[in-house]
Amino acid sequence: MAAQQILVIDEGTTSTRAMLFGADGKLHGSQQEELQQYYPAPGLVEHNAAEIWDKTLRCCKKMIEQAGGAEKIAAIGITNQRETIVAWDKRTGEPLGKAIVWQDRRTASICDELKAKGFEPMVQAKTGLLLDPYFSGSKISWMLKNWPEISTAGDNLAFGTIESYLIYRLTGDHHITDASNASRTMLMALDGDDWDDELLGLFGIPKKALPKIVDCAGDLGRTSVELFGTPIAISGSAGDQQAATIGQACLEVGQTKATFGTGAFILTNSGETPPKSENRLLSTVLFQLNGKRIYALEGSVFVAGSLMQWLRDDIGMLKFAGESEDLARSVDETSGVYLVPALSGLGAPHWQADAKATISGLSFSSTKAHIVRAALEAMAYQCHDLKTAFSADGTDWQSLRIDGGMVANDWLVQDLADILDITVERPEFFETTALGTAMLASVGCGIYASLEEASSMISGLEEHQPNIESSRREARLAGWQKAVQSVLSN
Ligand SMILES: Nc1ncnc2c1ncn2[C@@H]1O[C@H](COP(=O)(O)OP(=O)(O)O)[C@@H](O)[C@H]1O
Ligand SMILES: O=P(O)(O)OC[C@H](O)CO
Repeated sequence: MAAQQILVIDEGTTSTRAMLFGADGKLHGSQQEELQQYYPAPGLVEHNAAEIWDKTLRCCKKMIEQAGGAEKIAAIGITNQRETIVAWDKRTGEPLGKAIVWQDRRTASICDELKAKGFEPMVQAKTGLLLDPYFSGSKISWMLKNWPEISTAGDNLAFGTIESYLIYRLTGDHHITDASNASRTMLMALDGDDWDDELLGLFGIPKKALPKIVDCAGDLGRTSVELFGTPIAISGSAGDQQAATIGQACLEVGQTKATFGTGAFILTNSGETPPKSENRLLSTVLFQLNGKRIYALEGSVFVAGSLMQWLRDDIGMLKFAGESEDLARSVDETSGVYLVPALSGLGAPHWQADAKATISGLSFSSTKAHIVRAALEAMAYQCHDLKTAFSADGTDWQSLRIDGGMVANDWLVQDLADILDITVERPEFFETTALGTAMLASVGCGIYASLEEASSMISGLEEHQPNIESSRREARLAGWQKAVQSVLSN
């Protein structure tokens, strides 16, 4: 069993983690380092890819030491914050400029211009995405126009999402990206094996700077010998939301998961045909194995746990994120206070890059507890808006499997069940993103023959049932709709 350990690199928006799993899905160890967030101006969010690499390497080395050496690791799986884009020099692997993070809104004007010229229907039909600064294409375009170290790099220039960068650094020369991550760039058609020439032309991006698109599991390269002594096979790779969908065993059409990390992302397995949304949801690659793709319908909410971090670090209302639970319980209701967390615009289903957050319904009797409770309530409301959009697209959630750092908050979990009016299922082991990646890597290195077999790695679920009067639910939702409408420009 020892030689069958899987090392997972989970590169979230806020932290780098390396985790060691047994082939039975048991967690053997975990190492985590926080990532510095750079906010150079309103709406701009950057990361330092060199810091990401250094911290990843350090966390991996600690886990490999704990495992008893690189020869005890059967394979590495990588999962990552998606859309965030980095440019680097192919000769050294050193980043060129900062990475532009998925939350960054600097390319809103590029997207607006393309929308005004009527390109959105073509982009949506090909990629399943909407013309929003969230995706990588406009970020690459902006980097090429504004950062001379990138525009002058010529044949040495490489672009990639974070997993692509880490694979390049780990192997020293493999410039690849898996299809789930590629589907978030806006540069690949959902049914295309390669980058789409029309989309590359639209954003002015040279194909030679982009990685090769590959499967999410299989032979994805080996680590350079100088890193860990013995080379380790890399055999799994997927965007973090896709990995969580796998780790929640949503392997059948219609099964749905919601992850509450920095943002909240809800994905429903749509099977072998890309879903077509009429309600501003996204169509995306869930995974690709042996060249065959499985797709998902996605609702992306930009602000979830980051709201707790903002209340803690910038507003000083919380000492730690978990304190929000005690504060929410300390009052019976918000007394009419609503918080619309449009701190980096609004994602699905509204897609308004310039929307601004509001706190409404305040009076002298409002306290910190009301505001914090309103912040937590906003999670269930945002999810409810997506439930309505999914339903209008023909996908009714029978139940919802939840995960991510925020679901440690029991009050939030019950509020989700109450507002969504369905059974909410929380796994005993919350780290489903890492677990799904371990499942992919296990399949990729041959420990299991399929994801269905690998789902024996998954632990049990705990169910939460709705427990609220429907009149109260309706009244709360009506108040939310008013609050949300007030931040929308039309
Ligand atoms: N008990 C809690 N209540 C509310 N939010 C929490 C709680 N614990 C953690 N969080 C939030 O969860 C987020 C971390 O979740 P995680 O899944 O690790 O994020 P990511 O993968 O995006 O970096 C943080 O934004 C944090 O504020
Ligand atoms: O950092 P997370 O886990 O909230 O994930 C970020 C998403 O991948 C962005 O699309």
